[in-house]
Amino acid sequence: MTSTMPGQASPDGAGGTPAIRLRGAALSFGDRTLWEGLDLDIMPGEFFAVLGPNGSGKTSFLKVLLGLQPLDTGTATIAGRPITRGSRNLGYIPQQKSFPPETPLRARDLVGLGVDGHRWGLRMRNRHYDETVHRLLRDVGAESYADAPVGLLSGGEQQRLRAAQALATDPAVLLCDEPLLSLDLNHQQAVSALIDRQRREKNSAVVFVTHEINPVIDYVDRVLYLADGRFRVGSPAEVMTSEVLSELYDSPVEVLHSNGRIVVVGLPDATTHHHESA
Ligand SMILES: Nc1ncnc2c1ncn2[C@@H]1O[C@H](COP(=O)(O)OP(=O)(O)OP(=O)(O)O)[C@@H](O)[C@H]1O
Repeated sequence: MTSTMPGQASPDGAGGTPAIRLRGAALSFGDRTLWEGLDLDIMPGEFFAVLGPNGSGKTSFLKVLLGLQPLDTGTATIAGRPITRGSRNLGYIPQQKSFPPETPLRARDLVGLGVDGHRWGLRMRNRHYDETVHRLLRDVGAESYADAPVGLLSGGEQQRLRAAQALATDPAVLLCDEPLLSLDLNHQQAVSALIDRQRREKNSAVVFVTHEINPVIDYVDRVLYLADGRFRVGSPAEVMTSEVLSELYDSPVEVLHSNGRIVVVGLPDATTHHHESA
């Protein structure tokens, strides 16, 4: 069973080409359906959060947009065109994995790959390259470790470099998979503000996968909430309610509001992680 808020296809019914469009999208693994009948337009400049418990399909949703995971049925386009892998239109902050200690890259080289990594052969590193890398390192507060080998940096320091790298091309669509994991509160705020600035100043559409909406609650325009093969799309005020989440989880869930934060009480444990036995 799936459900959406009325009129969810586009946030304000505005015209123009959506940054991302899904029509009749469905994805299953074995007899487990992650979602079906998903119709969605994400507009340029929109901050779109994807929420849901472990295993509900958040990363799989990003993989579809990255061209790494075909849909079972339906279509997906980016800027009106079919999705291709490795597009310069896409920036991607992957779910965190540490670089091995011996990785032969300095922090500034990693960010630099976002600037010119698409070019083969001899790289002409000019002033534009140097200035862009410097600006990106500064934006994520990484100047002090710019020359350190990436494999020796902490998880949070590495994550800030990934954010800088993903922003290097001013992508039309910025896909973020739990980008705030292992960041302290200051850097959570710095990185989420940076992502917000990207969509405001450059009109990038942001798709932001997260377990926790509160760090970005002030930025989020709409939410896709996935749970147990069901979904809801709408503004945080429409989706983050006791009624909607209880229906999605098929179990009583209470949503409390406190000082602008959302507290969800009574989430069932691992509701969606019933792997089919092989
Ligand atoms: N290629 C695949 N083949 C089979 N099953 C898969 C594949 N990719 C994902 N799955 C399954 O689909 C479900 C959704 O996985 P996904 O990684 O999208 O969840 P998620 O919501 O991102 O979870 P988490 O919050 O734990 O990161 C999981 O049960 C996973 O095991």
